[in-house]
Amino acid sequence: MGSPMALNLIKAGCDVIVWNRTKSKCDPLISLGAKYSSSPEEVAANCDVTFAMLADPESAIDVACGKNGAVSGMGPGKGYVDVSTVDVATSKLINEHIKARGALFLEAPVSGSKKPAEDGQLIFLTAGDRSLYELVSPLLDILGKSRFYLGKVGNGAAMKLVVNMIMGSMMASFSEGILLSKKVGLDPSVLVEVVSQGPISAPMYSLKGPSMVKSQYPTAFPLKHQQKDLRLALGLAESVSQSTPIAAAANELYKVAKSYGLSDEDFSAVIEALKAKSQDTA
Ligand SMILES: NC(=O)C1=CN([C@@H]2O[C@H](COP(=O)(O)OP(=O)(O)OC[C@H]3O[C@@H](n4cnc5c(N)ncnc54)[C@H](OP(=O)(O)O)[C@@H]3O)[C@@H](O)[C@H]2O)C=CC1
Ligand SMILES: O=CC(=O)O
Repeated sequence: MGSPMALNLIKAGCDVIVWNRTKSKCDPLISLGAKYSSSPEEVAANCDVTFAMLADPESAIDVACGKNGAVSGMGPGKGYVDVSTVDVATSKLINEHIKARGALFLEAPVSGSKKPAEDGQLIFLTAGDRSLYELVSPLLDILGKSRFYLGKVGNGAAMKLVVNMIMGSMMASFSEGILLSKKVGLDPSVLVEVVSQGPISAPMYSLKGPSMVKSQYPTAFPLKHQQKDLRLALGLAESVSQSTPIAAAANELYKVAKSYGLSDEDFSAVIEALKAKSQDTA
């Protein structure tokens, strides 16, 4: 996600400095005009605004607050925009560290996948310093098609987790439908078509259904990240004693899929967990 977002900033004429743990992944961006810094600290020291797109809470904290982390390069007049999908506590922790340096913080997780990132069609779910939100809005408009400002730090993370909790459950349910249709002798491709034309249609079903029927899962949103988001959403629900039995059941399926080595496949590969289950009990 970070690569296509950085690429869109470069294409729009922004002065971009990049860092990634695996440096080779920066090479295409460098060849297109980005500069490279050797640590998150150096990026933050050299930029007015630093965007972070990390895998999970652990990496988001490490890259911001760890040794040679971005926090060390922050100071008054600078801003840190974390677009990773993390939990509320992580976002608040990073905010505190950034604030301690006299800089501004905005959490801005994105809804949308690899293709929307490439096409500059992401949806930003932002919260935190309003002045930083105003400052980076022109950049968010390069990267996305819409942006929401949701108030205090944590609200953006919470909104993103609720959205992805719904998405994970929808995909698990769709998977059950595909397999059930096949088992009762229907053509699952026709099911996908019927769903796409009716009241439960969703771009996600139309996009991923045809390849799921063929047992193909080209990665847009890695399954391990969907499971991470369900796990974090369940923690969020727990924190306010909200019952989420559907999401809890879906989370179990993604865990099974991970145990089958499908972590880096697209999250639609969750269907394989159900197939394996059917075979086990056959
Ligand atoms: N893919 C999607 O469709 C969407 C993803 N998201 C969210 O965006 C974030 C990124 O997703 P995506 O790009 O797909 O994930 P990837 O797994 O492709 O990329 C993860 C990034 O995090 C870095 N990273 C992981 N662990 C560490 C660590 N310990 N220290 C430093 N860097 C680390 C990786 O570096 P390295 O290259 O060295 O491994 C890589 O740059 C996730 O939070 C995800 O939930 C949100 C919306 C859509
Ligand atoms: O977080 C994933 C997405 O597709 O949005």
